[in-house]
Amino acid sequence: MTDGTFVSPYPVEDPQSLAELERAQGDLARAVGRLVDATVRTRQERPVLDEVTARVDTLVERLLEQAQEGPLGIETSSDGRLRDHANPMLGMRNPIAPPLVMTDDEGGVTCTFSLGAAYEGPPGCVHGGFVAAVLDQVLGTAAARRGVPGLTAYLNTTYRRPTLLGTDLVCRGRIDRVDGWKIFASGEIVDPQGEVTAEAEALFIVPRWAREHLGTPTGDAGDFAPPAGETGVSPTP
Ligand SMILES: CCCCCCCCCC(=O)SCCNC(=O)CCNC(=O)[C@H](O)C(C)(C)COP(=O)(O)OP(=O)(O)OC[C@H]1O[C@@H](n2cnc3c(N)ncnc32)[C@H](O)[C@@H]1OP(=O)(O)O
Repeated sequence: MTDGTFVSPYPVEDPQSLAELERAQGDLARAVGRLVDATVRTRQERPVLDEVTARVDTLVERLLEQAQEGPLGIETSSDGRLRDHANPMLGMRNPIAPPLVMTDDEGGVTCTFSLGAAYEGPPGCVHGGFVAAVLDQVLGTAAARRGVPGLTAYLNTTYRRPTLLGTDLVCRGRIDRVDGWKIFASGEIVDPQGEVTAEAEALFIVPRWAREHLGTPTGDAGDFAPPAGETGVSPTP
C-alpha cells in the first residue's frame, strides 16, 4: 500500500547492490509483461505454442529455485522508501502492472497510463474491474500522500463510457475531506478527447492496527513520515 510515499524506518545496508538488483527485477517484469501481451495476442500454430510453453515452464522452474514463500509485502527500496513491489497497478516487480505513473498536483495526484490487450473486457475496451482498480490505486495514493494511508472502505465507481485499450489515459484523484483516520477522495479517468470515461468516490480508512504506528512517527516500525517537502496532513485519531 505504498509506492514510495513513505520513508522507511529501516536502513539499507548496500543501496548500490540493491539498486542493481531492483533494475534486474524490473527488467524481468517488463520482459514477462511483454510475454503476457504476446501470449494474449499471438496467432502462432500449435507446434510453436507447445515449444514456447515448454521453454516458459523451464524458466519458471529456474526462478522458483530461489523464491519467497507467499507474498512480498512491503519492502525498503534502494532509495530508502517503502514500496510494494508486487502491487498489480504500479509494482516494479509485477509484470501485469501497467504501470501507473503518478505525479503530485494541487489537491491530489495525476496518473498517466495506457492498457493493452491483456486488460480487455468488452471488445477493444478496458475490463471494468481494471478501470476500478486504477481509480482505487490513484485515489488511494492521493490519500496516502496526504499522510493518511488507508485501506479502501468503499469505492463507488460510475462507468460513463467505454475506456479504450491502447489509448493514452489520464486518471486524476483528489482529496475531498479528511476526518481523523478517514479520508474521502474522488477522481475520474479522462480519455484523449477529454471525455470522462469513469469516475469514483471512495473512502479510505487507516485500520485500527496501523493507527498506533501512524500516531507515533518516531516509533520503531512506524516512521511513515511523508517525504521531505510534502505537506502531509497528520491524522488526528
Ligand atoms: C502510496 C500508497 C497507495 C495506497 C493505494 C491503495 C490502493 C489500494 C487499496 C486497496 O486495494 S485496499 C484493499 C481493499 N480494502 C480492504 O481490504 C479493506 C477491508 N476492510 C477493513 O480492513 C476495515 O473494514 C477498515 C480498515 C476499512 C475499517 O475497519 P476499522 O476496524 O479499522 O475501522 P473502524 O470500525 O474503527 O471504523 C472507523 C470509522 O470508519 C467507519 N467505517 C468503517 N467502514 C466503513 C465503510 N465501509 N463505509 C463507511 N464508513 C465506514 C466506521 O463507522 C467508523 O466511523 P466513526 O469514526 O465515525 O465512528
